[in-house]
Amino acid sequence: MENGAAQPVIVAIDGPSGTGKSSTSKAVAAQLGLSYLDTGAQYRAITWWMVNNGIDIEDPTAVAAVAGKPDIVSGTDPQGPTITVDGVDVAVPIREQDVTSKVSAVSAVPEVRARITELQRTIASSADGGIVVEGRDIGTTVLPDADLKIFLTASPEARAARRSGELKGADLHTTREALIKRDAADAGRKTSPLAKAGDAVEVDTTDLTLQQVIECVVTLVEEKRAAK
Ligand SMILES: Nc1ncnc2c1ncn2[C@@H]1O[C@H](COP(=O)(O)OP(=O)(O)OP(=O)(O)O)[C@@H](O)[C@H]1O
Ligand SMILES: Nc1ccn([C@H]2C[C@H](O)[C@@H](COP(=O)(O)O)O2)c(=O)n1
Repeated sequence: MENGAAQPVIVAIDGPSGTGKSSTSKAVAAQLGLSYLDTGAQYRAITWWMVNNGIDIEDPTAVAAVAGKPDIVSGTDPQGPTITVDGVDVAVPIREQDVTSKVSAVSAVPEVRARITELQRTIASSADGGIVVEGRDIGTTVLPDADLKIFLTASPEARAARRSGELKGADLHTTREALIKRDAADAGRKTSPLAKAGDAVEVDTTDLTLQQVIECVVTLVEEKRAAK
C-alpha cells in the first residue's frame, strides 16, 4: 500500500451452518470498516414471504413464478445489519423454526437464486470501502473474483453445541441431525450448492474460540490489502 489509505477489499466467507460465518463476518467488517452482507438472511426473507403468501414451497414451479415479487432490502452496517421485505422488518421472524425448516427448499429453486444473486452483486459493487459477504456460494458463484475467500468448517458436534447454547439448551442430538440435514440439502442442490472455492482458505474452527477465528480472518484480510 503506497499512500496509507485502506484499500477497498471484497471478502467472501462461506461454510456450513453454525461454523461461525455471521459472527466472524460481522466482527471482521466492524473492525476493518467494511460493509457486511448476510446472504442467508436474504434467502430466509424470501422464504418468509413465500410462507406468508401461501405459496406451496414444495412446488418449485409455484416458487419460481413469484420469485421476483418480494422487495428485499438489506442494510449492510455490521454494527446493526437490517433486512426488510416490502418495507416490513423481518429480522426476527426469519429466524423462526418454520422458516429455518423451509429455507433450503426455497433456496434450491434456480429462479430464486438468480434473483438473490443479482441483488447480492449489486450490493457488493456499491460498497465503496469494501464488504464482507457471507453465505454458501459467495466464493464459487456470487463473487468469483473476490479478493479473499474463506471457507469455515467445524465438526457437527461443535456446531450443534454452539446452536444448542443459542437455543437455550435445545436437545443436542436433534440439533445436530437438523444441521446435518440442512447442510446435505444445501450441498446437494443442482444450482450453486454449498461448496469451497478452489482458491479459498479453509479455516477449521472446531477448536478455536470465536475471537481466534476473528483474529485469523482479520490477519488474512490485512495481508490481502497490503498486497494490493
Ligand atoms: N469459534 C467459535 N467458538 C464458539 N462459538 C462460536 C464460534 N463461532 C461462532 N460461535 C457461536 O456459534 C453460534 C453460530 O454462529 P454463527 O451464527 O456465526 O454461525 P453461521 O455459520 O453464520 O451459522 P448459519 O449459517 O446457520 O447462520 C453463535 O452462537 C456464535 O456465537
Ligand atoms: N449464499 C447462500 C446463503 C444461504 N443459503 C441458504 C441455505 C441456508 O440453509 C439458508 C439459511 O442460511 P443461514 O441463515 O443459516 O446462513 O439459506 C444459500 O443457499 N446460499
